[in-house]
Amino acid sequence: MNAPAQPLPFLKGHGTENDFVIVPDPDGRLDLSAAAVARLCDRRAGIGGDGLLRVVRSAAHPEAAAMADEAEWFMDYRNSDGSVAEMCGNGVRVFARYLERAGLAEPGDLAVATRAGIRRVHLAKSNPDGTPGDVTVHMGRALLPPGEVTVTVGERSWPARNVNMGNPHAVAFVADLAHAGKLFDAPLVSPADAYPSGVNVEFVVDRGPRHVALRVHERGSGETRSCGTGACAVMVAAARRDGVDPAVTGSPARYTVDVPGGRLRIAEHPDGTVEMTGPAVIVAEGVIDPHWLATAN
Ligand SMILES: N[C@@H](CCC[C@H](N)C(=O)O)C(=O)O
Repeated sequence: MNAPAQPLPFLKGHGTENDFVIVPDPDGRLDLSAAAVARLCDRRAGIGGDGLLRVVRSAAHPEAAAMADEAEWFMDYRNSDGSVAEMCGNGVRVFARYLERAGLAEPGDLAVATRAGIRRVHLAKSNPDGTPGDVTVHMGRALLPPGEVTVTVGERSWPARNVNMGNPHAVAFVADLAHAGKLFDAPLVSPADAYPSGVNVEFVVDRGPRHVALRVHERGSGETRSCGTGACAVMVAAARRDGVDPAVTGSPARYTVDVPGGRLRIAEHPDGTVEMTGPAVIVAEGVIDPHWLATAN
């Protein structure tokens, strides 16, 4: 990266325990290399996180300048290996929470620019006990490319649904979440050309009527405690499996999706848009030693 002359401020936050290093960079001055991101996200040698959220004014970022009229802030999301992803559902909630904490947004509605387009967010007011309110994100429409894919872990294989929530997912319904094994390695997904840029894989079990639970292996991050886009992909796949299509029934479908790190509430509306509600927490803030970070390259 271009090392900043001054210590670099950061915050740490999570949404249902999908955790992020947050780097405010309003004027887009930082050029964070993949190695620098991986170093910041390293849980032993760095701060630690499943990913990194760089907070940049849309007008100051070439990928977001066209959205600047509608969304002042761009979420530059990176996976913990430094790779770039189009969208991060838990990340958008945490990003909005950061803006609120920094006095850059008020409770209520705001728009966030992402590589998958603009996401509209609602920050609820604080709860009566002073804890932060939940955050709702309008996640756009799920795309369901035709054709089945297969997910394999060790000796076990499952048919899976290809769902795109701005980023790619393969959703497999399984008898037991333990059947996914330790998930140290990425599951095999075939045919490989279904996902030319890699894929996030969700394993899903039923918990009750319109209530499911998942484990996820994320592209670029490994197994995480939650994935917001993944939970939305799972909700839509579960609804179709259950014979529920809001475009046909004319009323929203609402599912509870449990993740290892908590619970998300997800609705699909008759116009096909998906809405996710869940927590977003900032846990710490500090400064990064620029000399340490410069050695990442
Ligand atoms: N944890 C995220 C998804 C982050 C991106 C993903 N690993 C990818 O590469 O597509 C979420 O909450 O959606």
